[in-house]
Amino acid sequence: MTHQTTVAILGAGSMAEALIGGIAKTNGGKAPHITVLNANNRKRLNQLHAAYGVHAAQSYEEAVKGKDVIVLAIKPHNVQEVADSLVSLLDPQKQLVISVAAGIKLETLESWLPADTAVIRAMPNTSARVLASATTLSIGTYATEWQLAFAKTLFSSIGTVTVVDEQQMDAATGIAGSGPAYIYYVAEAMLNAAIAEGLSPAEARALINQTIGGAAKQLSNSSKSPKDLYKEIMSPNGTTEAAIAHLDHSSAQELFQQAIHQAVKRSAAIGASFERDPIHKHQ
Ligand SMILES: NC(=O)C1=CN([C@@H]2O[C@H](COP(=O)(O)OP(=O)(O)OC[C@H]3O[C@@H](n4cnc5c(N)ncnc54)[C@H](O)[C@@H]3O)[C@@H](O)[C@H]2O)C=CC1
Ligand SMILES: O=C(O)[C@@H]1CCC=N1
Repeated sequence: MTHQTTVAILGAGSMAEALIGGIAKTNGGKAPHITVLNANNRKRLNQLHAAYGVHAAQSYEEAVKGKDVIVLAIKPHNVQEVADSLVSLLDPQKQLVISVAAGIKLETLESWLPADTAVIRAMPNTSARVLASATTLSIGTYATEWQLAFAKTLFSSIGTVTVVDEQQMDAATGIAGSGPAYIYYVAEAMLNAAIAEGLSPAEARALINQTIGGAAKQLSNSSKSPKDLYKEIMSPNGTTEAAIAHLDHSSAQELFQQAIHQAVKRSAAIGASFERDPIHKHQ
């Protein structure tokens, strides 16, 4: 394509805003080549228009017509109704559909869309907003290598991209799609603890942000394992050892692993609940 690739985002929620915010950041703060459509919430679209210069569409037709890429950023249970609305509008020869919906399988999406539609499944996370998403991609039956390369370029502009077999998407969702929430959850516990121990909320927040940011940098920059890194902080009979001993005594690691397994299982269950219905396939 010689023109700037045009993108329609269907759904204007948290993930859409993280994507738009990230893409806008790479383009001087604005993303006028992105068109956004949302269900029944004009105010939300107006906010996104004011913040990022996106075009707010009024209809599926306006949103989708002539766009190179259509991103489905709606909840999994809304994907089929949106796909149904797209059937008469999509040009499978020209347009690529990228779904960020958790769980929904490529085969299912392909069965809901016109025959031979190029589909790519993506699992970004909300750190896209600060150009730090860890996105995984899986390629559908009809998407070309060129379209995959395009998707890689798009998501690389807002963080890292890993292409995986679709079977790994549930795991990637539990680890990276949901992942930022686990860190915020730990941050919340640290914040509550800090305030209970007498720090002001502002002091606590500043210390916690820097501590988590610093630890993330160490993880990225060091070849040491997470265990080696926390062992370095534990002086014998010191403060860290007291804290980690308490976490170990409460099986916190196992609890965390079980929690992530719940997320992975949920992604698989969402996928299974929308498994392809052959009768529904569009010709
Ligand atoms: N929030 C996150 O961190 C991540 C979310 N995802 C996936 O992204 C998708 C969206 O998630 P969120 O943004 O969190 O949800 P959200 O609820 O914040 O946003 C969904 C948006 O879709 C709109 N919508 C609903 N039906 C519609 C329709 N028929 N046409 C147009 N717009 C419609 C809603 O009004 C809402 O603004 C989900 O499928 C989720 O699995 C993937 C990775 C991370
Ligand atoms: O919680 C969810 O279902 C979505 C998918 C990954 C992150 N948020």
